[in-house]
Amino acid sequence: MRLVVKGVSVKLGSREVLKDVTFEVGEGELLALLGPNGSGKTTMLRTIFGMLKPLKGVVLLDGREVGSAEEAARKLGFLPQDTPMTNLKVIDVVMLGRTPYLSGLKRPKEEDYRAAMEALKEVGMEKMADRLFSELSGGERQKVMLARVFAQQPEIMLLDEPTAHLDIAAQIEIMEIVRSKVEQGKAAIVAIHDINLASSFATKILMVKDGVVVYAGRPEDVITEESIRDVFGADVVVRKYGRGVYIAPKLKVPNGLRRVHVICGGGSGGAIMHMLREVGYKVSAGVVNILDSDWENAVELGEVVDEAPFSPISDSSHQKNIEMIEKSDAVVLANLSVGKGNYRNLLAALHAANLGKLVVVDRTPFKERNFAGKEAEELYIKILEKAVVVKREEEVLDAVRKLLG
Ligand SMILES: Nc1ncnc2c1ncn2[C@@H]1O[C@H](COP(=O)(O)OP(=O)(O)OP(=O)(O)O)[C@@H](O)[C@H]1O
Repeated sequence: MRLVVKGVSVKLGSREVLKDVTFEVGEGELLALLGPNGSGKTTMLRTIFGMLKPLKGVVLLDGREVGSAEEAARKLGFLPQDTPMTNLKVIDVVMLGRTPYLSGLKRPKEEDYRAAMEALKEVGMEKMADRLFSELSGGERQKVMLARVFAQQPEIMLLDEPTAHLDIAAQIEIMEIVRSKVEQGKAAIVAIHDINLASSFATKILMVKDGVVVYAGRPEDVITEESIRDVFGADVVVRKYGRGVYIAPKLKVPNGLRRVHVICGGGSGGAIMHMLREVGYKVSAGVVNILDSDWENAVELGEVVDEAPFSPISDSSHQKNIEMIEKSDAVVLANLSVGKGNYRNLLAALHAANLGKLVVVDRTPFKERNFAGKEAEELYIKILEKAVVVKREEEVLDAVRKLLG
């Protein structure tokens, strides 16, 4: 089944809340609607479901405008943002999803009951079938409301923040269920605030700002630092791996702060970077491999010279590391392990030592963490001769302060 939204504008009160919205969604597609509060996501879903009449434009299902509310309910399943309060039992709430299928007498049959129980099972709530809906937690109610949509077996699911109130495991679980239904030939339009969750599960993203679709396409094309700044007014770092994208908040760093560069890897620099950042230094790291835990910390806390996952330090990364060292006020060589791949980090550290701005954390005997042979050992000895050497990470802060005078 194909849903086409064409030139749709919607007015609520005196305000045009949706403006000339056009997009399509079909079998096997999971479309995420992203946009700030009040941008028009709920209005879009309610308009598609037929609860609001467009001022202009049309909503077509397989080329036809949807007729009656019952016809809509057999093809479209809508999960509202707010769960209603009711004294019904859980199973009866889910059974409401079967209403479009009930015959003239409107009496549920065995198969309706089975579909409702199956849907409850899908959200892991079958044991709560006889509980009162009003006595459930917010997250449990959310799962029951989703089960109601699933019991309806719609061709296109319209889900308004289906993961709100849910813990992280339940968020993933619910999105996986929606995805598996989509993979079985259904479609879903999901209004969602978690950009990382959206980019993990959506096949397509629509970014809405003030009722206008401003970006549309595959997550890896649409989710960029520019689009997030433009639509949400937020500063984030966007990283891509393979087909996936991931965003993290960018911390605001005031100008004029002293800069400390940390040569690290394998988690040796995380605590140091946090410590330095907390007391107000500008922090950078290098060279670290993408996906290394030090890389994640550095991305969150400051700048990073990175290298492809599991790859040796290239000429250009080494060069950038040297440039970073030159513009830093102090440099820390963390208690990192050295192999052939990151040997050049020692060369970079020697450069910092020669400039008189290196602090070395020498916690574990170098022999135990050197996998790059004799050459690395000799280099390390040279570095120690010209650096301020501390034995523990906790001493770095004092050493850096002394170095900077
Ligand atoms: N009945 C109404 N009359 C006038 N304006 C309305 C009405 N309902 C909603 N609006 C306005 O329409 C705009 C879009 O609201 P909508 O609920 O679609 O946003 P949303 O993107 O779903 O927001 P959120 O992320 O907060 O759920 C908002 O500015 C809202 O104040």
